[in-house]
Amino acid sequence: MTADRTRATEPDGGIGLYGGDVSETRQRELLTSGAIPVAVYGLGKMGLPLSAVYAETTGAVTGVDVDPSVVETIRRGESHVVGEPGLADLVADQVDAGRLEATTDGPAAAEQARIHVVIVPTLLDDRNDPDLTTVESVVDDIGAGLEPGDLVIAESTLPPGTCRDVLAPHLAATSGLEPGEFGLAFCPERTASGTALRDIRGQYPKVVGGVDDESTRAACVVYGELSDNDVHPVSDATTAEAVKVFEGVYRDVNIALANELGRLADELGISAREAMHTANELPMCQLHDPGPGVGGHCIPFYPHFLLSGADEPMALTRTAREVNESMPAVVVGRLERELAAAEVDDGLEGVATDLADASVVVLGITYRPGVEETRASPALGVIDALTDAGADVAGVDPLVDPADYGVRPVSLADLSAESFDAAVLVTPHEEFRDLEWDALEPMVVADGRDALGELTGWDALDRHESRHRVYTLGGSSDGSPPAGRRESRRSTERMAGSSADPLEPGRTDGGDDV
Ligand SMILES: NC(=O)C1=CN([C@@H]2O[C@H](COP(=O)(O)OP(=O)(O)OC[C@H]3O[C@@H](n4cnc5c(N)ncnc54)[C@H](O)[C@@H]3O)[C@@H](O)[C@H]2O)C=CC1
Ligand SMILES: CC(=O)N[C@@H]1[C@@H](OP(=O)(O)OP(=O)(O)OC[C@H]2O[C@@H](n3ccc(=O)[nH]c3=O)[C@H](O)[C@@H]2O)O[C@H](C(=O)O)[C@@H](O)[C@@H]1O
Repeated sequence: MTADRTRATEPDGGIGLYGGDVSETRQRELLTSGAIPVAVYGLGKMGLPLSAVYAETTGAVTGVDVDPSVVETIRRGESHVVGEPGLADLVADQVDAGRLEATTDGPAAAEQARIHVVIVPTLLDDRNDPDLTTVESVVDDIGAGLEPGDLVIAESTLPPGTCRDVLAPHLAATSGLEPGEFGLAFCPERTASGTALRDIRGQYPKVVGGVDDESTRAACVVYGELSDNDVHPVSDATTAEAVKVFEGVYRDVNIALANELGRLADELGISAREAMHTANELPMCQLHDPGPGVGGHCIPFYPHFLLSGADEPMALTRTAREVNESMPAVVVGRLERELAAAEVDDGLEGVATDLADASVVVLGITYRPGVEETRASPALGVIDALTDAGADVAGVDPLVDPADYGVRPVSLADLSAESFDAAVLVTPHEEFRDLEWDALEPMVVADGRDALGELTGWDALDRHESRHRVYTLGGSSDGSPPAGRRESRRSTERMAGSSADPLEPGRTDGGDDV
C-alpha cells in the first residue's frame, strides 16, 4: 500500500480519490463526510444493498437505475428487493436522511459523482458469449461525466481482461481523459442474496485490483471504510476479475461433481448424500450438494466468461456445465421411472404410469428459496422436460407467477383441491412448510433437494411410510437411498412386537429397496 503521500490542496467541488495531493487520512475523512459524491449504477438485488451501505458509509450516494419503478420505490424510501434482512430499514433510513437518492438519469449522476460504482447485470448472449452491452452503456454514461481524479469501480462480475481492454478505453474515449487521469478498479461482489448487507459490510475479505497502482490504492481507501473485513489488493484488475470468475467456476465444477456422484445413488442402492457428507469430514474434501440443476445469473454464467474466450482447452469446466445443464432432465427421467413403478410397488392406484398422461406440479420456480430470480433456474428445465413428455404441468411459487413461465399457477392453499399424479420439489421456499402433504391425493414426489424432511419434519420412516411415493435425488442425508417405499425397520419390528429403537437418523434400515 502506498504510504501517506502529502497532498497540499483540495480542489473545489469535492475531491477525486485518484491521484491528486490530499493525504490518504484526509481522503478518508472527506469520503466519510459526504464530500466525495458517489454514484451506483444498478439498483437490483446487489446494487440496492450496495448503494445503501455506500450511503451508510459516505452519506452522499445517487443510485441509478433504468427501471423507473425501481427508482420511484427507492425515492419513497422503500426497497423492491425481497428476502434481504435489514435492507428495507437501511434504505428507509438513508433516504430519509438524504444520504441516498435515486434517479434514472445516469449521465446527470455521472456529472455529480467522483466515485462511480458499476453493478449492473453481466449476462450471456444466445451463443453463451458474455454480453457486456449493459456494462458498456453505463460506462459510456460515466465517461461523459468523468473528471480528472475520479475513480470508477466495477463490481459486476466481468470476463478477465475486461477492465483493461474494454472499460478503460471506453472511459478514455468518452471522457477525453488520458489513462492516468482517472482510476479504474475491479472490486468483485462477494455477496449472496439473503445475506447481502452482512456480506457487503465485511463477511469476506474485499478483493481490489486496479488498472494501475494508484487505482488499486484509491479503491483500497474506499473499501477500507466500507468493509469491516480486510481489503485484499491483488496485482491488477485482471487478477481481481479472475478471482471472482474462478470462485464461480469452482462452485459450478464442484456442484457438477456432486451431481455426477449423486446420480450413482440409485444403482449403488445408497444415499450418495450420506456418503458425501461423511467424506466431507475430511478437511481436504468439500463435496457439494446434488440438485436438479444450477440457477441464477452467476454460477451458470461465469464459466462462459472463460469458455467463450480461452484458447486453452477447458474440457473440465465445459463438461461440468453440461452435467449441471443435464440435471433437470435427469430429475424428470427419474420421475418417469417412479411413476411407472408407483402402482405396482406401492399400490398408488389411479396414479398415471406415464408422463404423457400425468398431471405434475412443480414446487418452486425461482433458482433459490426466498430469492426473486429465475434466470437459469432449474425449474425452467424441469418444466420444459415435463412439457416435452406431454405432461400437464402446474406450478407453485410464492415470489413469481408460474404463468409467466408457461405453467398453470396453483396456490399452496388450492393444491389439496386438485389431484396430481406427481410433484417435483425444485426450490424449497420457506412457504412450503405450510404444505399439507397428507391432504394431497397420493402421488409420486420427486424431491430434487432432499428438502422434504426439513419442510415437513418427517424422518426417514415417516417419509417412506407417507401416502406418497417419495424419490429423493441422490438419496437423503438421513441415509435413505433415492427410490420408493421400503419396509422400514420400525414397522417390521412393530410386526415382530419388539421395541427396538426407531431408526437413528443417518443410518439406513437395511430394508430391501423396491
Ligand atoms: N445476484 C447475485 O447473487 C450476485 C450478482 N453479482 C453481479 O452483480 C450483477 C447484478 O446482479 P443483480 O443485482 O442480482 O442483478 P438484478 O437483475 O437483480 O439487478 C440489476 C439492476 O440493474 C438495472 N439496470 C439494467 N440496465 C441498467 C443500466 N443500463 N443502467 C442502470 N441500471 C440498469 C436493472 O433495472 C436492475 O434493477 C450480476 O450480473 C453479477 O455480475 C455479483 C455477486 C452476487
Ligand atoms: C462462489 C459462490 O458461492 N458465490 C455465490 C453465488 O451465489 P448464488 O446465489 O448465485 O449461487 P449459489 O447459492 O451457489 O446457488 C447457485 C445454484 O446452484 C445450486 N447449488 C448450489 C450449491 C450446491 O451445492 N448445489 C447446488 O445445486 C443452487 O440451488 C442454485 O440453483 O454467486 C454469487 C455471485 O458471484 O454472483 C456470489 O456472490 C455468491 O457468494
